Amino acid sequence: MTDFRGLRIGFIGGGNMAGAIIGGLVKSGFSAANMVVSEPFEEARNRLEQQFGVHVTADNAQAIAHQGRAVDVVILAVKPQVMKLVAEGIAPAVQAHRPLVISIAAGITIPDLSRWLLTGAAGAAELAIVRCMPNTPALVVEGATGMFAAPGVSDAQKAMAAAVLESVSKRNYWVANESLIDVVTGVSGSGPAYFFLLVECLEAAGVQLGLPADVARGLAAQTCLGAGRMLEATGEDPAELRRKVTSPKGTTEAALNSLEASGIRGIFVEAVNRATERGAELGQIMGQQ
Ligand SMILES: NC(=O)C1=CN([C@@H]2O[C@H](COP(=O)(O)OP(=O)(O)OC[C@H]3O[C@@H](n4cnc5c(N)ncnc54)[C@H](OP(=O)(O)O)[C@@H]3O)[C@@H](O)[C@H]2O)C=CC1
Ligand SMILES: O=C(O)[C@@H]1CCC=N1
Repeated sequence: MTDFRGLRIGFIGGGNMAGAIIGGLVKSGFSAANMVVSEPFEEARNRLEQQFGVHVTADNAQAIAHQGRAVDVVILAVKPQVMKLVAEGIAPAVQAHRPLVISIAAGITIPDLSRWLLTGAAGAAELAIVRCMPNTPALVVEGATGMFAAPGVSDAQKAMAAAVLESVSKRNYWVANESLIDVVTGVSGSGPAYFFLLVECLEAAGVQLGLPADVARGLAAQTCLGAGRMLEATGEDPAELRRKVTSPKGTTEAALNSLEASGIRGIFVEAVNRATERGAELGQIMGQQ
């Protein structure tokens, strides 16, 4: 099996998600010395340099060819709202060095990205672009990622993209069409926030009913973690695990009946749907620029 840990990787944008992926890559044995991050904010650059030992620069083109050497993979980790500007700016470097491009931006479609990255190109050329949606648990190598490859991406490049994402994600899935990446965004890209909210809610309920805040926080957070670990360790259907907690006419049943009566399932379908639609909408708005 190919060892991808020697890959040279450039990051455009050194924010939350780039930091999470760099942290995961380093934990997985990728060399920080082979990574270069371009980031306009000096404090963020210094933080990344000190924390991980990566090379940093304020010049985006430098993250594609650093000290005269081209990277193998460039990860676009800027907000969707600045992606057009950023992509057009790095277009000459991408066309010259043709790295595998991995975009993690919510909503931005491969056709738009390809068009921006081919700005000024003489004739039609196909770029290797993988669009994916990881999530912040990548920082602790517990990420979940959905990926979609443009037609111009070879099997070897798909393996390279998967190796990068698998180094920070426990679950990595290729999806059948690009629009499903918006659904992945709604389920797992934004998903960690739903679980953090749940912990906040449980903590607040505990406090309201008399527990000290630190105790309520500890119980809620560990219960979230423990439930996740059980899902992983047993491989059982979550519905079955839920049934095992729920004694007939007991306390869990009382709580679950309350949640069902409040329409918990519909609430989540609606929330994921809203996130999915927002992803598609962001792509549409940015693509029209
Ligand atoms: N956060 C998450 O959970 C997830 C986010 N994503 C996607 O990842 C992308 C990044 O999100 P996130 O990390 O949260 O956002 P951040 O704002 O934390 O990171 C984006 C970084 O890009 C920098 N930046 C801004 N303009 C430029 C530029 N012209 N050239 C280079 N860098 C620039 C920003 O600097 P400055 O702050 O100075 O503007 C910032 O540090 C988004 O597209 C998002 O959709 C995907 C999965 C999960
Ligand atoms: O909220 C967002 O738009 C990004 C994409 C997925 C998680 N955070």
